[in-house]
Amino acid sequence: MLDTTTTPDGRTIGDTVLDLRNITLRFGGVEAIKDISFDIREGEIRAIIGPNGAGKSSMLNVISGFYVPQEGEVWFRGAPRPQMKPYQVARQGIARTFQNIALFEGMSVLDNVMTGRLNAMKANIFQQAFWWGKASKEEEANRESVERVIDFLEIQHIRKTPVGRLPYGLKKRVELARALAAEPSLLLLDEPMAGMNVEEKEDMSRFILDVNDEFGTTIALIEHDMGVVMDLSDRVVVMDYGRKIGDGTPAEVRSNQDVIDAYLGVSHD
Ligand SMILES: Nc1ncnc2c1ncn2[C@@H]1O[C@H](COP(=O)(O)OP(=O)(O)OP(=O)(O)O)[C@@H](O)[C@H]1O
Repeated sequence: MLDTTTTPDGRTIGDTVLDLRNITLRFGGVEAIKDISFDIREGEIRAIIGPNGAGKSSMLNVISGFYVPQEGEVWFRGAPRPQMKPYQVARQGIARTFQNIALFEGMSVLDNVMTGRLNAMKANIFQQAFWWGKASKEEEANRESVERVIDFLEIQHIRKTPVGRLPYGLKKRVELARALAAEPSLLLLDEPMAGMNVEEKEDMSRFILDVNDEFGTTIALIEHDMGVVMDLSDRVVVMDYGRKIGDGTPAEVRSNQDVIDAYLGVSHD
């Protein structure tokens, strides 16, 4: 059933893309995620917040297939997702960035962004080696997609620069570019603004909003900066000690007493 809402700024949020149902994830004796359920809907920007160690990165890793929960189900576009390897999840149109930048420092910006296309390539190694039919057409499509992203994120001027020489904020933008090159329908961002100064945060916020707006990409992000979270997100999930303690619009979450207590360090039993 189509269930759409329009946000105050005129964007449309539609059907459920991803539905996490009663997810529990354990590492030995540690329960990193305890029976958590929430959904992510088409076209929205969904934040996952919570104090350190709350289980946010673990949750993103469940969504991207890096971790397999002991209990619960991940539903993707209306069907339960069988256990999958991360590359299979990526092929379904889910891309991610990492908390600590994971780029090839010695390679140029362009080459790094090209690696985001690897999953989209269908020609086999033999065809690629001899530059036959499918491989050359694919290469053209890859170039086009990569150039579009490079233009969009305004990194043309550094396309030949080795990533290792870039300042931190630009590296984060290149990481976003690499994820976007895969043309994901769902983009997962693990602390996209961590370590950034105010200006860099403003730039990154603008790019995230533009990606969502222009490409219609659904975005789930983990972020510690509350100002950023409240400005960017349509809905926010709040985690604390592996549990979900809040879920709703930024205004709802801000006035939720459990959330206020968690951020003030009041203990829960
Ligand atoms: N690979 C792992 N092995 C063992 N324990 C882990 C592993 N990954 C996470 N944990 C534990 O699971 C819990 C949740 O960690 P997680 O990194 O998901 O939290 P987080 O909310 O992302 O924290 P932060 O904001 O500090 O990044 C913590 O107690 C952590 O020590």
